[in-house]
Amino acid sequence: MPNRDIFANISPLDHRYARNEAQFTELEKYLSENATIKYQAQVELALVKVLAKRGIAPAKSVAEVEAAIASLTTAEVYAEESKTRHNIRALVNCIQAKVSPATRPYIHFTATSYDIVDTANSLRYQKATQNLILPYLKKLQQSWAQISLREKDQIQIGRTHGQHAVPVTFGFTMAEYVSRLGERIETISVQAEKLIGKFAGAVGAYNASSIFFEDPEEFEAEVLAELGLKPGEHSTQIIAAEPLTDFLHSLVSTFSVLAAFADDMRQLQRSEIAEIGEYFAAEQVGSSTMPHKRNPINYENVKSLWKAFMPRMITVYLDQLSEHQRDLTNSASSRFIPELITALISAAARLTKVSSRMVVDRENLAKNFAQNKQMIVAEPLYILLAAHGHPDAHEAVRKLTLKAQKTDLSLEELVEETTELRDYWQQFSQKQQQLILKPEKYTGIAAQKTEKIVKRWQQKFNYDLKLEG
Ligand SMILES: O=C(O)C[C@H](Nc1ncnc2c1ncn2[C@@H]1O[C@H](COP(=O)(O)O)[C@@H](O)[C@H]1O)C(=O)O
Repeated sequence: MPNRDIFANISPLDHRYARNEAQFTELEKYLSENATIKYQAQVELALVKVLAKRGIAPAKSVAEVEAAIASLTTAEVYAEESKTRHNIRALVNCIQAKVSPATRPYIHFTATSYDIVDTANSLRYQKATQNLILPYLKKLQQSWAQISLREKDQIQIGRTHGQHAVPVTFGFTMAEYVSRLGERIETISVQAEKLIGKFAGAVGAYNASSIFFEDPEEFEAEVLAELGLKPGEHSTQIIAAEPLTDFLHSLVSTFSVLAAFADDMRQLQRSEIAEIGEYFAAEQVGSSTMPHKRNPINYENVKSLWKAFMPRMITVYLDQLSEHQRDLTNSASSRFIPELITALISAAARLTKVSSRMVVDRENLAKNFAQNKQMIVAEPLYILLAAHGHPDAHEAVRKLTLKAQKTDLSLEELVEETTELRDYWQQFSQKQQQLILKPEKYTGIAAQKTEKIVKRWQQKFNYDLKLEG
């Protein structure tokens, strides 16, 4: 909308979080109130098309309704709603006012409001998925896959319980998120396809449509087919809530993957760890009072947005309950779904940007790894001792690590000076000894697994990756 003062909006999504990407203007096509009305009007048009096809409505009615909805504005519908106090009746009145008397009776013919509302919502959420949600998420996955591949051999200490465990590679750390996001992308795609429509009337029993049609279910299927949708097995005045619940769950759990990633990266950016960093522009300010600060603001933003929108899932579950053939208590609550979608897209776009400029600090990765380098070999040492017949290998190595912590000696040096263990050590193959002497080799198949995961998703989603990273 030209000259719109976006700062007059109330939602921070409008003026702050879904504003800077050129593509964000696309969100309006599916998620704005204008889109709501446009999609509802499309459903009314689909109905007239089928009525005309069946010879019930005059042939000219299709062109008339097409022209009517092309000129329809949200403002008109809202002005009418201020009289009717019923939003769908307002929409119907506005369309009827723009068509000939011969066409008028066929607008909303046999329909109830939620034949229109639910069907329109399923349709626009499907389109938003295909045209926005999936492309944004795939772009994010691509940026993670690129880092993953580049860093597949970069040693990193693995951490469990916040403590140094055994080594991985940074690429492997990133591959976790490539994989988790990829799986969620596929789930979203499946759930979006399962969104359904309805044309079953005020209580779902086709009461009105069965007056005119021998085959009201066939009639419903035809109207929905005009829109590329299918009906559910049973509806009341509203469609069964579960397909939408599952779809929204797929979005919210994807948001959780983004938040988990953001949180992980934020921890890796801690001053004491400092293995990665957000790119900092030359003029960017970290803190208003501490000039040296380089804060992980983008990762924090994503976690913060997730905190605001993840709990919206509770509302979705509450909307699964509707009295008898329906009550209206899911109406206002479900109007906020576009915000959830917008927030997810905003978080994905932000993470794509920061990920593509992620600073990986190899020195600190190596330094942190070296801190406990000697302890890291406790696991392979005990396993190798056990494999060579030591009766109590875990306890022997545990004691050795306590000793190592008190002295400056490495585990390997301590093995050398413990007669009983030295005998076992001599039975180790050279390759096995190397594992203990060079803990950086103790990364299992982290690098191969990283490559395998990245390549699989790259092929599936068909995006480019620079192989040399
Ligand atoms: O086809 C029908 O309309 C059947 C009718 N039920 C209704 N179905 C759909 N919408 C209805 C219904 N009733 C009200 N309204 C109108 O919904 C609007 C609710 O506004 P909001 O709470 O802001 O979401 C607000 O505009 C309401 O007027 C019934 O009696 O079963």
